[in-house]
Amino acid sequence: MAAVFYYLIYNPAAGGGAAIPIFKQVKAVLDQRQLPYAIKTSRYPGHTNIIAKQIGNFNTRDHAILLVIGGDGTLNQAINGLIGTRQHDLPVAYVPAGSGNDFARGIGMSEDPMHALEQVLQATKPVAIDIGRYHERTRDETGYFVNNIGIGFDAAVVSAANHSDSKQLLNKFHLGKLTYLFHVIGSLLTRRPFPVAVYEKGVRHFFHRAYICTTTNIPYFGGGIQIYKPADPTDGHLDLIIVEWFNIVSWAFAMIQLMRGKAPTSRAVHLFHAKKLTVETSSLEFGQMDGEEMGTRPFEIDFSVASQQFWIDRSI
Ligand SMILES: Nc1ncnc2c1ncn2[C@@H]1O[C@H](COP(=O)(O)OP(=O)(O)OP(=O)(O)O)[C@@H](O)[C@H]1O
Repeated sequence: MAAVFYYLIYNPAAGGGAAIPIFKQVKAVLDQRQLPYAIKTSRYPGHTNIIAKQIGNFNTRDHAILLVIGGDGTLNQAINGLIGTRQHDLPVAYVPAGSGNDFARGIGMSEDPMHALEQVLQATKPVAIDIGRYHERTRDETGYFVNNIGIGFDAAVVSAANHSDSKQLLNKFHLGKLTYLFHVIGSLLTRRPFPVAVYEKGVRHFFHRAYICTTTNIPYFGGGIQIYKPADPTDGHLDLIIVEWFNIVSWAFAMIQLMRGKAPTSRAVHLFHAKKLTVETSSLEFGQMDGEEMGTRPFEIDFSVASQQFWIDRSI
């Protein structure tokens, strides 16, 4: 096939700075192989979205690819920026350089950045992978997520981790994933169960004591924690996992079963496998999307599945 042109969209803040040496290595490989590229550095939070939008609207290169170097949040922003542009079908490639990198893990690409780069460079055609689409009714806001949107406990953990100094420190020692674990205990002590209504195929399901309410495209959240092993980003469906809180023992038992990939037997676990569903909460809860904070509010979200072209060969 004709030569590919790479737009390197690079977030130097991803992985608490771990993305910087990874970017340098990627650049060195592209130089060594004399592959054409342009560097687009994300200068501030949210800039990745604008960069992707500009490329999608103004690219004049044939066979252009967005090669995102960063974490799940950077990838999320690049895809949200690209969708809705003139060239929204440009394939997206990805080299994981964040602290969590759940998307890479979830779609079965290498978590080793240099191996992942090889999976990108050896690819010869795009592959369609599911992404989640959400419409938040209260804000009339539509967007896309690659991993999951969580309301409740996981989002409280993300919020606490993002506001803690330990994330930066642990990232320096390549232990960023531990950040989330440290904040699990703190959130367990402070979060309370909340009511959730789920609408699927016209039927309303109500849960009085939800603690986790995560709509996911992939099996992982929170930097490698398995929430639902069967979640498959190529099956055209999303999975909603609700874990209710009756007491710490039943909740912990349910979580351990889920994290170990066992079929849940607990009455605290409720699973939905759907192309479309709606989740409504009425209390003030934390939300997270792809490991980024959504804020604290009651949520009314319509979920559906979309498809994104990725430039990656996972067989390598
Ligand atoms: N130049 C920048 N300076 C500071 N923050 C930035 C910059 N560019 C982008 N960002 C922000 O960095 C944040 C973190 O990015 P990202 O999620 O990719 O990394 P991470 O949190 O380390 O990885 P992961 O989500 O995989 O755990 C995003 O919210 C993004 O908006």
